[in-house]
Amino acid sequence: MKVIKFGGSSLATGEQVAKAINIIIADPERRIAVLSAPGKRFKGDTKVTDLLVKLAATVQSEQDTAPIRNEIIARYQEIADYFHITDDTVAHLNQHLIDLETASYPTTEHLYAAFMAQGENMNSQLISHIMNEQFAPTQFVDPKELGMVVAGAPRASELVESSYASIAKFQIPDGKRIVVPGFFAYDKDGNLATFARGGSDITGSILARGFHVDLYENFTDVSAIYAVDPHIIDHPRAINTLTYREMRELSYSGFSVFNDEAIIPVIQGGIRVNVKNTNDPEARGTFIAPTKDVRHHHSITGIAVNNGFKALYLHRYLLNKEVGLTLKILQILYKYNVSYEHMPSGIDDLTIIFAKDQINNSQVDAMTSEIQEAINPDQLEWFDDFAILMIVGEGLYTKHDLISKVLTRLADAGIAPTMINQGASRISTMIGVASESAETAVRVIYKLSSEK
Ligand SMILES: Nc1ncnc2c1ncn2[C@@H]1O[C@H](COP(=O)(O)OP(=O)(O)O)[C@@H](O)[C@H]1O
Ligand SMILES: N[C@@H](CC(=O)OP(=O)(O)O)C(=O)O
Repeated sequence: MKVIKFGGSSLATGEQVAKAINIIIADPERRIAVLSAPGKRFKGDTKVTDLLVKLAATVQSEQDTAPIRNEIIARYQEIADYFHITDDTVAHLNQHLIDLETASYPTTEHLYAAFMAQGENMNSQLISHIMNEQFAPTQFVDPKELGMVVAGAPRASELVESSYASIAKFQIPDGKRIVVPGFFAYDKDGNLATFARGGSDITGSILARGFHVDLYENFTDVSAIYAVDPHIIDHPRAINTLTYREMRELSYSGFSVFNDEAIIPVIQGGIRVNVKNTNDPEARGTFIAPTKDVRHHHSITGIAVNNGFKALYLHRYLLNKEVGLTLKILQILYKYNVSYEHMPSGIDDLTIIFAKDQINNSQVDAMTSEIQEAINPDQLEWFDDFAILMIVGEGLYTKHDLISKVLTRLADAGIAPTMINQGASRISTMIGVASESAETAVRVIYKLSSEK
């Protein structure tokens, strides 16, 4: 049995949905389909999930919701029209959104989560209806029926471990396929909560582990995972197979093609993932697999870049000698509810790297003055546009000269790294650079990685 997940790019129009349905029914092992919300139809288009964020904001500010709600419903109507659906399915979806507008929510975050979940929820209801009417016996299954319970922040929730046992108990009706909406589940009190953005991949992984499937097929709009984001380099080298931990490092660092949190359930379940293209389903795609199954042809498997960081640099002599200094800093972060990504340090220097979307200006101001007071550093400086390059490969730690070659090539390109972190993970090297040099740095390292 297989879990098959389609991303928003694969479900953006009726034509795309038809391709997805044909792929699902082409293989009797594809019994569990996980669907995203309709994504972008063309460059510059807006994903339904982003329209739902707008709708939630409009509800929250008590303004007229009809225009944005109509825009959302039009996306589903477009899909329904393609399949000549004339019944009241879309009208029900519209009414469902109207009902949500008058419901009450424990917090504003819960309100946002409840609306954002509807992209997947409504798409899965509509598509399972189309499949069942026109293609093959299919049943919509809500995450609640599977016993998927989540905890934590309403828009970045995590599955409660005991959910896996509930999923395993679910009986898929004989001769039927099930369609499960991705991206959301419910907390223990029954409130809707979503995973982090891009989280339909996570639902796919959870179900792959829960149902102990043989393969998790993840359909998207590229024919492979490439060694570099294809937005940066045209036609980069395709990766045949990569290991779970390589994928985790690369997706965390910018390979948006597979969500970084989605790797964890498949590692725990030992399930292989096959990333494939809805527009080119015959292409082999890329496998993500346990280390023992992967043969490496290149010492660098992939190079990712993420521009979304800011960094706080602190300098004070004898920083290393003071007991409890890091604790003081971390307590200040804790007080302002800020998480950090990395904290490389030297004898007199410390850099704390934050994801930009996890920290706002007022937190920066408040933390700066408290750190100033508590630590009294000789230098305190914020770098607002900080990029991190991640060079990843299982074979990296055997290549003793690689880092010196990388640094020489960067120097030749006039790029000075602001931070290097090698060793924490034996399979990756992290290099901090100013955002404006990040893409050039990727190109330079990719060229090096392609040389024999
Ligand atoms: N290394 C990479 N290999 C392939 N695609 C990548 C890579 N890095 C980033 N991407 C981007 O990921 C996109 C697919 O992810 P996403 O847009 O989330 O798809 P979906 O809508 O299927 O969830 C690709 O279109 C590509 O632009
Ligand atoms: N629709 C959600 C979840 C998701 O996974 O979407 P996609 O499959 O289009 O990346 C989002 O936009 O975040």
